[in-house]
Amino acid sequence: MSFPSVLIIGSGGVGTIASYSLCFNKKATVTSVLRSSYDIVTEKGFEIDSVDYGKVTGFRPHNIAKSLDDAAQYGPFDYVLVSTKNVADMSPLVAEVIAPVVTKTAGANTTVVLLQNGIEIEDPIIKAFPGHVVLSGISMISSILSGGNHVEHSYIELATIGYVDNKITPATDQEAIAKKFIEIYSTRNANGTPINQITYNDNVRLGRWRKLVYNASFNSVCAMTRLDTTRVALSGNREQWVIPIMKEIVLLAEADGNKLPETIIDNMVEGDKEEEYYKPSMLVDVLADRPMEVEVILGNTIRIGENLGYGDRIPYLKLVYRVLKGTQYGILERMGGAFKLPESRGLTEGKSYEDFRLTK
Ligand SMILES: CC(C)(CO)C(=O)C(=O)O
Repeated sequence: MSFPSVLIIGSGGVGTIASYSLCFNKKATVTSVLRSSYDIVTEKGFEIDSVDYGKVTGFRPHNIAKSLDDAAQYGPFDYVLVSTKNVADMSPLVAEVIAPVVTKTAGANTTVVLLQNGIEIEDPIIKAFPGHVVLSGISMISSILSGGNHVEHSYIELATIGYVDNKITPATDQEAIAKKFIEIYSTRNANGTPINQITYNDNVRLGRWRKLVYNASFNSVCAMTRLDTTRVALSGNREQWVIPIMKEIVLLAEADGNKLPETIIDNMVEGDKEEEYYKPSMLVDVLADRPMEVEVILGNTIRIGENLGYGDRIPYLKLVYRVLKGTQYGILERMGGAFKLPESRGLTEGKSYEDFRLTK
């Protein structure tokens, strides 16, 4: 019997647990693309310390590929799951990265599963791959990869997945594909008790707004202050910054036709207290001088707000976006390859960073 084949692009903490879950119940053949960790994982496998699965040593997905070109030998893939960071102001974009492995075969097109942060991240994929089903996954897992093969998974793998209508495939087929994927992804122990919590979401956009309540606020304020969420609270910034940003997200979500429950802010703040000294991904990135998901978490949100005529009702969001966008420009410039500023400062007069972009 042949199992659905899944390619995982992005084997950080989130992608590695996803690959472990997909292998766990033996319902899928999993290929992971591992770039820098290829050698160590080939030799030793992953060491995983997981709230869901306990201590695991020597885990390797069915196939390990060094690059997407290398992965192609294990295709065609029924699903390409993308769990990379989504940095939309840096090249290559997600659609460009996955293009070689999103294929059409007789009667079966690769389904793209985005397990990433942000809002309106599906549109570029739907445009780039007409007729392919695009699933959108909102994950609340906390899982961090270090040392190339060690994964510290401290908050359960909890995700909701649904489709974003590609306007070509019949809706019932898109829904069926989403449910099939949830079935192969969901894990159960020997007694049949569920381990991870992967559920169907019939309103992905509402789910994305819900998650933005956390990501746009805590991630941003932690990145700006370079403090974990507990220290943000201790410094008064949870009351002064995080909660006002959360309120702006709730306002935009409602204006967008996706009203969030009244309790959402209290729930997010309370939920965060369960995690001690928690560092959201944007903080981890900025501390490592790596690009952050500024555009998909803040930029897209603000653009939605502007389009709804709410531009002047979201001052906190706009301020954190400006600060973090500035930080991001600096990070991208230091990385090299994205911007080249002229030797003479005089030549920068009246220009913006974007005028000196080398690649898009
Ligand atoms: C939910 C959370 C906080 C952890 O996965 C996250 O999305 C992030 O850190 O970006």
